[in-house]
Amino acid sequence: MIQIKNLTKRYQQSLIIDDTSFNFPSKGLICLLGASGSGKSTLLNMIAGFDSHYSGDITVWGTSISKLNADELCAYRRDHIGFIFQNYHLLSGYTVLENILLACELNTSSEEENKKNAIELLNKLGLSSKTDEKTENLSGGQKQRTAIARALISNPRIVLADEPTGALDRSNSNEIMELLKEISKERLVIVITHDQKICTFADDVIHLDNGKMITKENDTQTDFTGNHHQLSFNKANKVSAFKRGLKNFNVHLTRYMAVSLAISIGILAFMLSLSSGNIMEKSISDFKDKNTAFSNGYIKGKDDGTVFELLSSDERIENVYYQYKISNVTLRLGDKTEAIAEKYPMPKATENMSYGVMPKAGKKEIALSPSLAKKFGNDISNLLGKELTLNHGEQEHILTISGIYNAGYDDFFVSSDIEQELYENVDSKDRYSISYDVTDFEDIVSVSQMLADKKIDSKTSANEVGALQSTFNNLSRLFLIVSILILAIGLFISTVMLIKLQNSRYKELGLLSALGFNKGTIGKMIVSENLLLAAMSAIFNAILVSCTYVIGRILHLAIIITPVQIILSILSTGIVVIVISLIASYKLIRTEPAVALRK
Ligand SMILES: Nc1ncnc2c1ncn2[C@@H]1O[C@H](COP(=O)(O)OP(=O)(O)OP(=O)(O)O)[C@@H](O)[C@H]1O
Repeated sequence: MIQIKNLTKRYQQSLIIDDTSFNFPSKGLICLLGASGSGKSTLLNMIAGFDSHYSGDITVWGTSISKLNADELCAYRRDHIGFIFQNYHLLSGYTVLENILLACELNTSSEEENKKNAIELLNKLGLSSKTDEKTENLSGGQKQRTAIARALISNPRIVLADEPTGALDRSNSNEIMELLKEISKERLVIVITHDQKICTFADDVIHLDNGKMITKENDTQTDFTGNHHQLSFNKANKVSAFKRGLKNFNVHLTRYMAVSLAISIGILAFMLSLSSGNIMEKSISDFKDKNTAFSNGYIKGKDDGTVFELLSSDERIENVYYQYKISNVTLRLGDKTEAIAEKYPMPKATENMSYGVMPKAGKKEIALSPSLAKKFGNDISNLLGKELTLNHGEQEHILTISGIYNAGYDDFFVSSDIEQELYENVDSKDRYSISYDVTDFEDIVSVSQMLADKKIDSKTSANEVGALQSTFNNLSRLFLIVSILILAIGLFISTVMLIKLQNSRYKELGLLSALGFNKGTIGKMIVSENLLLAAMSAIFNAILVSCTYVIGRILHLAIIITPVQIILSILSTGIVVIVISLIASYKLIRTEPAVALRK
């Protein structure tokens, strides 16, 4: 029934099968004997339709399988071939029954019918008590019987066994061979072996020697009739690749969970590093609240207009005005009045506050030095928030005391808009100093540097701001490096774990292919698993982000996680996992079944 004509197979320059011809009968047990590397598995793979790259022809019931396409070859294996492997190739994590049912998933019989047939077969093979046992818990002999049951469940006309007793002891080997002998009464069974003793079970022994198939006439007791069959294919049952992917995902759940966690933690760490930008913003705003004059600059000295012009034309600077010495200022709080004969402009940003804050523009505020404050009350901290009346010439301003600053002499600051009003009536028009504000916090240091470069001495909080910025920048760089490292380690571990997991699945892929699953279905199954992994990782990430958020709130940590960051974190976890898993499974999906079986 199988006719091999002038078959030649080469791997690169090596000639493995050398223009050999042979007719296999329709029934009987044929042993294929030969030295290691003589080409036995190669021949079996060609008969099974795993490998079509050869010259010559293999005809099965009058149909040349050499001319079938990949999908037809899958159908050929599904409907006519039962495969038995030396190392059983049972899927661990699956029960005995599930392993057997895998082989009839593609046939059109109902699930009930397949189950009934599988249980009958298991009874016949003495495995009825192991039906629901996970295959990893079986003995070698039981595993091979399960593999035989799987090969027989679709009632194939040809059974191909690649060293089925290679991993068994003598007594188990004999039992298995008796079983194969029994089933060969109704079909052709080709068994690869190195073991001469196994050949005693055979109806015919083929020696593969120097690429030729040689048989001794004496060995031939087989029936060469039965060529009346036609090679036809049944309609395949449509299997749900997603369902199969889901089942596999469940089986490999622990490893998939570890991968998901590694990636989620890596991305969470990375996201937290980005959120350190938020921590910085919060600290800067705290600094600004405490140092309300942080953006002010003060340049003492007469100016011919050059410095004023320079400051006014700089986009980073606003609120530039000349300051003057003023005289005859009186301050009144309740029944106490204090007269200040002369008041000189002073730098604001470099003053340290004892209580409260410096006056803000537009707020009608005043800050006093401690010695001046004491003149209005012994407990100077109590003065904060109280209203004080300032008179200067015709002007009267009612101001709120916003703070007390650490100067050793009688002095005060008022909100800059009030200050400018005070200069409207000054007698002397001698410019004493210039006051300006830097619009953006980030520019304070660079503006000071620019003025220093031009030899203009400016009193600002640039030193404090610079120190703060450099601490933040260093911290943020450190955060970023640590987070990138955590992310890289997470991605590396996950990629290695995924590649290892996928590498361990070549045999599974070869097995599915031997059972007739085509490449498209296998590919979809693996992609489904990858999508499930991505979904699981995204869920883990969402849980981790939420926990971090809640813990941050409970412990009042300065972690600021925005909704956009949460969405980005979850999305990027999903995308990263899809990309990594597709890379990890790329080779697996593209591997030819014959190559997958050899791995
Ligand atoms: N995909 C491949 N690419 C290159 N060479 C290959 C490939 N597959 C098999 N070979 C080579 O073909 C030769 C025959 O291999 P094959 O596995 O068929 O031998 P075998 O008789 O089954 O050996 P063993 O009894 O040790 O399993 C070996 O030399 C092997 O290295």
